[in-house]
Amino acid sequence: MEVDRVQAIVSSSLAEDKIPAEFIRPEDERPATTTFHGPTPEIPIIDFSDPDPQKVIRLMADASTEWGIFQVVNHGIPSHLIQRLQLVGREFFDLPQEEKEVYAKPSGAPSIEGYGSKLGRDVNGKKNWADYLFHRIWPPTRINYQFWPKNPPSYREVNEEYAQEMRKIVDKLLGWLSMGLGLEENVLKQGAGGEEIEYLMKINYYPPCPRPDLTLGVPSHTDLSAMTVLVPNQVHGLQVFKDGLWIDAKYIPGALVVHIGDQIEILSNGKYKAVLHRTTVDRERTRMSWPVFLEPPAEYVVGPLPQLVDPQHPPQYKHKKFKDYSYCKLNKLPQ
Ligand SMILES: O=C(O)CCC(=O)C(=O)O
Ligand SMILES: [Fe+2]
Repeated sequence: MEVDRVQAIVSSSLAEDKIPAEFIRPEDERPATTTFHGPTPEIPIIDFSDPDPQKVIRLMADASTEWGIFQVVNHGIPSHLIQRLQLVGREFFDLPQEEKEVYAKPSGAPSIEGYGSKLGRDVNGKKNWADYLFHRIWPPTRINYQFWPKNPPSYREVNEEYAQEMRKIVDKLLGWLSMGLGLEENVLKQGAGGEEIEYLMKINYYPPCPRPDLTLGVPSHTDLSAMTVLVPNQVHGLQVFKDGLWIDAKYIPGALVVHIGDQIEILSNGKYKAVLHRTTVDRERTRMSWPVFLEPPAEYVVGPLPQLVDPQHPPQYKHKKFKDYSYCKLNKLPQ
């Protein structure tokens, strides 16, 4: 096998309390030394069943300004659909290794779709304690079904259903976030690509780790996307950076975790903040998460919305094609 999947490393050769050196983070990144334990404010929780839409809009805008992340409860996506999504994802990762490799991300391909273990080594050359599967789920013209597992057989149907639910909730979220900026409902969605917005499903698979104090599932980052809508399993691990501290996100069964990504930060001219976050792993249990990244099409130009720019509020960001922004970010070049 060309690449060592973390799942395969774990199931073969790990001693009781040892992990390979390439997973060991420097001291200043380790969860054991950097996680804040103590009373901290909690990530805002937004209740979509609240009868007062103006209040919901204000709470979402405040959360996006102060945190760049919030959790949504009573969002209307049927819980049995979320459970089925999680089941088919787990079933895929439970397949024999060679069956998963059929979907491996082609090496050297510019595309990010497929089964893989790392998007690229980061600056200090450390590996993530995670494997993943990545594929588009919307729009239909952009879907590459070769990256959708054929096994379990219901994988496709469940993901197609989930894509439809995502479209509804994303329209609602973007509409209200737009109104929270004092703009018409459709402005933010248009700014991020309108009907061309691409929905990318990622499944993160974080196997149990004998030394969760030394490593990270995903190191600290903001999402490249406009917005990310995620459901985790019950194993906690998401942390967000707030006022100089790394704090744990609370697991709320059935909630959607909404991350503001770079493109909304840019469109809002910095009013909404892309959240800095990372994930830790667990000693005994497998953590999984299902983020859906909402991305503008490659050629789409994103920049501060003209309605939010005036002499008192000069543009904080350049206008850029999404593909150029991604290229700079992934290659750690200045924007
Ligand atoms: O697993 C999580 O909760 C977050 C994963 C994440 O940040 C990512 O895949 O971009
Ligand atoms: Fe992320």
